[in-house]
Amino acid sequence: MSEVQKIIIKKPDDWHLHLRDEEMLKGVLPYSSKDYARAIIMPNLMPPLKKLADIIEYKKRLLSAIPSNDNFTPLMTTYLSDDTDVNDIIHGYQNGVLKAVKLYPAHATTNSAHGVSSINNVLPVLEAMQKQGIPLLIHGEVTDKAVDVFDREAKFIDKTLIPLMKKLPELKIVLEHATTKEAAEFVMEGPANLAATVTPQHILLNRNALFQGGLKPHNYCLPILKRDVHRVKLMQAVTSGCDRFFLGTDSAPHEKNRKEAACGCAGTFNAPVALSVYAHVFEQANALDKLEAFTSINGAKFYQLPINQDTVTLVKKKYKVEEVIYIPGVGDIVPFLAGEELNWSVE
Ligand SMILES: NC(=O)N[C@@H](CC(=O)O)C(=O)O
Ligand SMILES: [Zn+2]
Ligand SMILES: [Zn+2]
Repeated sequence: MSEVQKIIIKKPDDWHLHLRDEEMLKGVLPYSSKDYARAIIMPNLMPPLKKLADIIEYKKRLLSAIPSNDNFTPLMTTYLSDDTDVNDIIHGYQNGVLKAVKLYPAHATTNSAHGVSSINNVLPVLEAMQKQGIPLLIHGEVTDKAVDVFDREAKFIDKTLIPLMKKLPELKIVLEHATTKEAAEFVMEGPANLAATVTPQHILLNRNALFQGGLKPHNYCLPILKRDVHRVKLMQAVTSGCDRFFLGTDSAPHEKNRKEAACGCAGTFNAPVALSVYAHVFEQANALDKLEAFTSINGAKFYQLPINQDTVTLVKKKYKVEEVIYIPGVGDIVPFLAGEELNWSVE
């Protein structure tokens, strides 16, 4: 069989994206609006987006940062905390402003200090969400310092997710940025109301990439990269035909100096390369025929949104990733796979 040189797919959506605010937002948003029709926007700003009024204002700033030739719809989320007002959420969902609610266990990741300290504190909110059909998006890692950082996702499934699903079996849940075989298997075998997003880095790399030839801060994100067995299992899951896995880049820009530091930030700015990387790994897995479902169909179905009519064309044409991207008012950002050659280009 001759090698595929070109694929045309329905325009993808990014179901997990950090766009930040102000100058950073203006600098990074065009990398997403170029390749994606819609994105679920994460609410972990400083301070976090908890009030409907603030989310409406933030959405306006997002809309005004979209280049005039791009068609891009930000889908807004709110940051769940111990003091969340359930009426605000229901109101926001019913009038179409909110698409989902994000749960960060307190201190699990970047800007999560105001997250939920115990699921029990938010159970009434989650019950109301179950009733309304509002999706709960989860950063699924336990925060117990005694738990090895590589085990925190698997532990979260046992200690928090399974009990939660027993209490609220109808709650729509997305396990964000799944990174382990435990997560892949749990979602694959799970019910129709449980899904997962998968990032490009977690299906391209294993944890060796953190240490290859020296410490590599630009491959540091949370949940942290895992052993290769996990990457392989995730790859099998996303190409298995299970329609509850979908694209979520978790593109999370941080300024270069804050990554290359004694205490470096977690997060990978992968928006400029994500589609190319997904195409590459699906090709490696002989599963290019499954790419479109993952990038452009499964997520829309889960969120009960229409499938995009526009298309994007991916061509097998090598290009070199920029070493650094300068963002006025912010400084340099090092994109994921900076300086490396990729095989697929977005036309
Ligand atoms: N993934 C990351 O490593 N970082 C994200 C937060 C998150 O998604 O957990 C960020 O906001 O920088
Ligand atoms: Zn996260
Ligand atoms: Zn994220």
